[in-house]
Amino acid sequence: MEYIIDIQGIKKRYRKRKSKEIIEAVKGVSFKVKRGEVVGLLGPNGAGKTTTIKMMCGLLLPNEGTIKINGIDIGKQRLKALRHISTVLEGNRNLYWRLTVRENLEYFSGNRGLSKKAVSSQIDELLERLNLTHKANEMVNSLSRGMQQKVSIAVALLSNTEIIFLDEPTLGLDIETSYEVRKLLKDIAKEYNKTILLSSHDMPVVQEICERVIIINEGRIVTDERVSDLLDLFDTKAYSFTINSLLSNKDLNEIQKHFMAELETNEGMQSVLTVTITHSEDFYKVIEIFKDMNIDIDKVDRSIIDFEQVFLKIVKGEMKREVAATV
Ligand SMILES: Nc1ncnc2c1ncn2[C@@H]1O[C@H](COP(=O)(O)OP(=O)(O)OP(=O)(O)O)[C@@H](O)[C@H]1O
Repeated sequence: MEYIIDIQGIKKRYRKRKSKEIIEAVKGVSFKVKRGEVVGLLGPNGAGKTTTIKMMCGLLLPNEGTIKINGIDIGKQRLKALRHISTVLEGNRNLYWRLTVRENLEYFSGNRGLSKKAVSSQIDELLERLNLTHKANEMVNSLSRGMQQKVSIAVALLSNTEIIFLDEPTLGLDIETSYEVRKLLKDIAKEYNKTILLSSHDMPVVQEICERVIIINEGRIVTDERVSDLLDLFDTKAYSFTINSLLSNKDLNEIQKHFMAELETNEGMQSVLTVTITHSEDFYKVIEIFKDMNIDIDKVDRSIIDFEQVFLKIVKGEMKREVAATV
């Protein structure tokens, strides 16, 4: 099958300006995306999501690995590959702040070789669709963050590319606007049949918009699965973390201070630890705790708890009823 996005083993290192220390922000990421798929890149702060997106849209060169867009290698034919992509970066950096909404849309359409006349009705239609008609002649810098975000999305739609990358599309938006932008993205994905890849550390955003989610942690993919499967995973609320070291008793005790955790195996080069949590957000807290301890996670799996185990845990008082009820 021909994949519209094909990423193989990309790595990115940064050198810190002051200390000259080298940080490997992305440590060998590979995945493929089918045409029309809506994929979320999820992960805690500093996981490497933005760096990955920046490499995919040609703003940064990977130190290693290949990125193919529609079969075209970005490293070899950058401009040709980029013709298939629109990017909505966090902070709406792709807009001209001193131009009006309409001027921005006209400018970016012109940039893509379309005449003003040809796009004018398209622009009207989009402004209407995004509920921005009344703001068409206002300068972008006078708009709210949410409206600016919608203008950025309109620019991406006007450029008529098959792929749209969105970096943190709802960051900093109030609840109502965040809801509106989420709904808009969901409708767009369906109506315009776009391939969408969005980064976020907001679980509900990914859950609502995406079919598939890739979770990145410390520069590596730890989970890549369908959102429906992930929801089941959040339902069971137990995860099995495979880590690239042997877990000391001290570290285990530290984790057990925060969560119910059981060491499944602790031999060879890796340990497997099952952690039970009561809220989906706690998933990140577990990752953060590992990070603080400098423990490298190799993968995260859903841990199936059978009824007998649940029963025993309840009897021993290890598991709250709330958790048991959802298993
Ligand atoms: N230009 C840079 N120079 C040095 N280090 C950088 C640079 N950009 C990112 N980093 C570092 O690379 C790592 C990954 O950053 P990145 O912005 O890709 O993560 P992220 O998952 O998008 O995080 P967030 O959710 O906080 O935006 C972090 O440790 C970050 O400090």
